[in-house]
Amino acid sequence: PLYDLTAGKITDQKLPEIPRDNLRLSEQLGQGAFGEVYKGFLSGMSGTEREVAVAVKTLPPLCNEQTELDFFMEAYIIRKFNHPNIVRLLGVCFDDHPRYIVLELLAGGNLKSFLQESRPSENKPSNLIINDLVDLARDIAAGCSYLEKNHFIHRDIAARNCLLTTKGPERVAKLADFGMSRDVYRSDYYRKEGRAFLPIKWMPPEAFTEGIFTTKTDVWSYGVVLWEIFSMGCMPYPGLNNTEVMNFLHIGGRLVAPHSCPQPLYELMLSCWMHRAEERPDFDYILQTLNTISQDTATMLQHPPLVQI
Ligand SMILES: CN1CCN(c2ccc(C(=O)Nc3n[nH]c4c3C=[N+](C(=O)[C@H](O)c3ccccc3)C4)cc2)CC1
Repeated sequence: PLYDLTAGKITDQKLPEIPRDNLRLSEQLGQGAFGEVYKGFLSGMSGTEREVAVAVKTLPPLCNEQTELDFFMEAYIIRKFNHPNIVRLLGVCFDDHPRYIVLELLAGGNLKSFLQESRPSENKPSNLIINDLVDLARDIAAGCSYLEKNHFIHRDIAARNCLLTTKGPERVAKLADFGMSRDVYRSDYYRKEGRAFLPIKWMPPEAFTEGIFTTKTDVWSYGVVLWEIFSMGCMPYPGLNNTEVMNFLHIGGRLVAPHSCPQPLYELMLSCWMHRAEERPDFDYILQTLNTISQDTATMLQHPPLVQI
């Protein structure tokens, strides 16, 4: 398969400590789950005199032991990975407060917002063509395939958790949030109170009814990400709440094809949403299917996506 050979083995390396005075924080990028995310500049990197632009996640100085452990665990998880479609960890400042996690800067923001911003408007066609959407889908599938090969279940694959290196045509999409897998990783019997916190619209029936999570859980979620991409960032199951979605799926209901979605892509989505997990494809198959679609129908995919108003 066209698997990215620059991916590396998952390793259990210790977290590299970055000297705090090599780091300079600048503007805030967003509000994280428990801290803020800032743009920053890192100096003294091996061999480079210039400062490197980075993203810095901060932990509020006043927080409990549990939150601190979550923060550490996220860094520990990301550090294990080495793949072009997974955000890279550069180091941590854990010697003192405030604690920092220093990550690769993905300056394009999250995938869902990018898709929404790229929708055509009455007097401006979208600047994206269908092949751009297929490229985004392939990036995420490559990251997921790496996790699958390393027997890592993400549990929260969604467009909101993917980030772009840039909004421009050279954009690369990456998996960048491991909060859900972190919570479970830390305590095997971790149960989120009720279902309020679970991403029900991205989960397969066996996950929200029996709490069963396998790599096929991520495949189902990836199918929803495909739908998000080709609907240019719509909310799945528009108008339905979580309970209605669970019932809808239970009676065999599924998301309808987005307006500009080529048939082979919608068929791929539907295969990710097979009720029986073992009938869903693996990410290698998904990646190959996307590569085929991208190559075979490059001509057909040249028009911009039409989105229902
Ligand atoms: C006009 N637009 C407005 C939005 N803008 C942004 C908005 C947000 C970002 C941003 O957070 N970039 C990040 N780079 N690396 C990491 C980031 C977040 N991380 C995290 O770990 C965060 O927890 C995370 C993870 C996944 C998704 C969101 C947040 C690691 C960059 C540009 C571009 C210009």
